[in-house]
Amino acid sequence: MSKQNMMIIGLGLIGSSLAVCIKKEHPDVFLYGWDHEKTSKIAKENKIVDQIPQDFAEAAKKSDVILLAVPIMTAQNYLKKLAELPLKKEVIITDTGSTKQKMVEIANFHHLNFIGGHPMAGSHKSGILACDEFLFENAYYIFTPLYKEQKYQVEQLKKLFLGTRAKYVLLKPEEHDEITGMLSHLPHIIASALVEQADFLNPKYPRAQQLAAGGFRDITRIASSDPQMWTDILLSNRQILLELIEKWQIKVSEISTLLKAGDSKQIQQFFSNAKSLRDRLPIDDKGAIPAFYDLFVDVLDQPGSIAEITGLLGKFQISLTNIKILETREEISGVLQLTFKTERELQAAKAHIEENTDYDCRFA
Ligand SMILES: NC(=O)c1ccc[n+]([C@@H]2O[C@H](COP(=O)([O-])OP(=O)(O)OC[C@H]3O[C@@H](n4cnc5c(N)ncnc54)[C@H](O)[C@@H]3O)[C@@H](O)[C@H]2O)c1
Ligand SMILES: O=C(O)C(=O)C[C@]1(C(=O)O)C=C[C@@H](O)C=C1
Repeated sequence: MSKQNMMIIGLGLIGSSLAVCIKKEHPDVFLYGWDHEKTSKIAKENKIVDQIPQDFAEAAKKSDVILLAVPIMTAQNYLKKLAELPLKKEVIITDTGSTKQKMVEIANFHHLNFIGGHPMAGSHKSGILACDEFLFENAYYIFTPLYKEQKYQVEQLKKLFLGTRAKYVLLKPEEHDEITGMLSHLPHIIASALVEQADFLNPKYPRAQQLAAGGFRDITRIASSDPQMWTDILLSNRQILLELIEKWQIKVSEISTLLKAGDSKQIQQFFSNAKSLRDRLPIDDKGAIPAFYDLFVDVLDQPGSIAEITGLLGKFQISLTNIKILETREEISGVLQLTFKTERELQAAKAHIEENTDYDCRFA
């Protein structure tokens, strides 16, 4: 891909991570970046983009591809702004937003050559400092073209995003919103509601928070995500989410009925059905629900060993997603469960721990 100009609007977690992936695979693509001053400065200083233009319109007019990686309502406003500019005739406009129907509708209304995009990988972290060139590795990258004639342009985008090492999927916008509504948006609502519900414990039992173990932490990690981004997601997928919340309420009241009746057989059936469905989720890719890679380390002295291992991972710049102590009795050997986001980090962590300590590592 040579001598193309591309403009990335929004250089946060997704925009900056995509910029790095694009530059890695296509050093010839000239990247304009557009964001607020502080983020733009970081992007330029770290060579994440080639130029922060003085004039938005001038850069947009010179671009062959324009990528919107800002919160959804902001992206909708940019679409309207772009529609007023004399852009290149062949320009492709795409986005990364978590919902697709409304964006496609607005782009269509303004006769923009728009192909909705959505990398199904992310984090509860946001902003340019969370930039991660491996974020999309093995994840699905969804495109939602409206017209058959856009086939060639979808192929161009696939080539452009090759450095993500993601797997591409084509969906209709409405299919996309229903699937992500169930697999991403409803879980975020539930995670945040759980955190809020648990808050009543704090005044009653001041140390309760310290007792939140793996289960609560695992299921509520995503409640730490950016509030503005999630407000936009909910409001742009309102109808689908209202239906899903209604179904969720029915599901919860079914469980409440079983509990009231003390129906152990049905309660066990409920858990065993859920277990077999969860166990069947693909684990070899991130899918809609990211896979996590666990490493189990047999250690002796707990406090000292945790510091030693986290220090070692920090030294080799390996990010931990979670750390759990599985056995904590004093002076008795215990097990640390270290969770990573990628297979690459898992393997690197194992190699460094084995090389630099006497601890044994295993994958299960
Ligand atoms: N975070 C995720 O897990 C994830 C995953 C896939 C897709 N998405 C979608 O991608 C988009 C970006 O998400 P993110 O996680 O990168 O968010 P982010 O908050 O990390 O980044 C958004 C960036 O947009 C910038 N921005 C905000 N308003 C702007 C404006 N008016 N002009 C220019 N820049 C502006 C912000 O300064 C920030 O740098 C969202 O639409 C989100 O729905 C997020
Ligand atoms: O892993 C996380 O923290 C995410 O929330 C990522 C996640 C998701 O729900 O799977 C969030 C929103 C995006 O649209 C895509 C991916």
